[in-house]
Amino acid sequence: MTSVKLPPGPSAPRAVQGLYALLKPQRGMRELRARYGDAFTVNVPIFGRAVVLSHPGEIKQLFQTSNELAENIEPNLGRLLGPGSLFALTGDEHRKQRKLLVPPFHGRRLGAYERIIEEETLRELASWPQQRPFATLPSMMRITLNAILRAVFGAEGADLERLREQLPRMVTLGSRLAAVPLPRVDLGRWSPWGRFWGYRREFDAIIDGLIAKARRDDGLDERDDVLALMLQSRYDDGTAMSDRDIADELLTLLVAGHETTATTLAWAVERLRRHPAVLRRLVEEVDEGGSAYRDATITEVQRARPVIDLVGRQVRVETLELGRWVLPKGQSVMVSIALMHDDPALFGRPHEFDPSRFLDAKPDLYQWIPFGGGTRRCVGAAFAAMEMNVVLRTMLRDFTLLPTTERDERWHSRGVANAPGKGGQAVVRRRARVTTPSTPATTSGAL
Ligand code: HEM
Repeated sequence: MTSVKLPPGPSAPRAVQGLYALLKPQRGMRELRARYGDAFTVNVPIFGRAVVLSHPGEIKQLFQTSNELAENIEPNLGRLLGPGSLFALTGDEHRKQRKLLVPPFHGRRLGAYERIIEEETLRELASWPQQRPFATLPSMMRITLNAILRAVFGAEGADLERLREQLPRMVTLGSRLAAVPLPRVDLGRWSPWGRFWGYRREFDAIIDGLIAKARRDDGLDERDDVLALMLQSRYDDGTAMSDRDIADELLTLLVAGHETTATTLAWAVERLRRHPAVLRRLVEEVDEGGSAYRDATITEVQRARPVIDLVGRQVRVETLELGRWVLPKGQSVMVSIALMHDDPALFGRPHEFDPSRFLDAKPDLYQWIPFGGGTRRCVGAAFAAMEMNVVLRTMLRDFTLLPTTERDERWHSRGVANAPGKGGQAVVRRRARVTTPSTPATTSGAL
């Protein structure tokens, strides 16, 4: 057996390293890379001893490693989202479930969701104040929540209202609990976990109603929402997804897709206001009906401000040789998205916000990794790209976003995603309506 060889790292006790990671998440990682290089080992609460990688070759190898050798790290997400969630499933079960979930998020389907997203954006923009600063993140959260509830859950009318009201409470609490270990004893229904299970029961009841309604719907096979597609899809052995798995998967799609997309959009506002030349060029392009520069800008926002810091895997075999290292069974391996995106060897002048770096060249999907990679890569990546494209297009068409010379907004962790500290603050003026040639949002973007 090859002997274990881990990258070097700090020797401070776990609690101290945990506190350091909590207080200085971004800077701390950069300091560790400066001291130890592009792979180091940390020891932090929840994950324990973890290898952090930012070496492109080693990350590519990890993403290409089969599920049998290295699997997802699943701290609490499975408990929060249910055993049928893609995040909780491993091996064949994961492969089987993912096969049913990929088609609804690709190709022709996405065009059908564009109208919903534009409607939700217009509805939200109608309430934007003019000529005074306000945080755009709450608006972006409502747009992405409503977009998923309609496009993915197929919810309308009273069901949509109930979910709109119920889900933000449950998701906010769940997002905080994702980093908290499940207590060994039941602390009752008023404890945070107790309250979470209460919300989950309410959620399940609403979803049961939606599923029952969809089953009675004579036009089910003409519907485009993901719930309708899941109900009609079949595994290779001809069986259908169970109602419980559908509920777990809907919640997974919402949790994975709502805050991540909203925080990226809030970062887009934050970046654009600080780069007036980029903003001007985007507005010109919107008025002319194009979208190539907008695609490149979204790609650059995701490079410069990846809302998820790390994706993790866990070694499942006795030892796994990965580049320079030999990792033992059970070893947690984290891919640092932020460090990779910050590497001058991969992205020249990484601290400059420059969409043109992606204008004529699509990014290498093993180096530009805001959506992770390999068998676990985000299933909603194309949906998110299309959604961000439509929201930005609508916003720039209807509003003038005023530039600012204020300092960059700082990173603020919201549990699942990192948001701009002031919520992507904007100052806007409504534009006189220009007639824009109608072009569909490109769904290819970087994907
Ligand atoms: C800008 C928006 C988004 C970002 C930055 C993002 C990022 C990510 C990341 C980093 C992962 C983990 C990948 C890995 O472990 O390699 C992931 C997984 C996932 N995402 Fe996204 N995501 C976004 C939007 C969405 C949307 C809109 C949906 C669906 C509606 C979605 C559904 C999922 C699902 C289901 C997984 C689990 C995949 C699996 O385990 O097989 N995401 N996402």
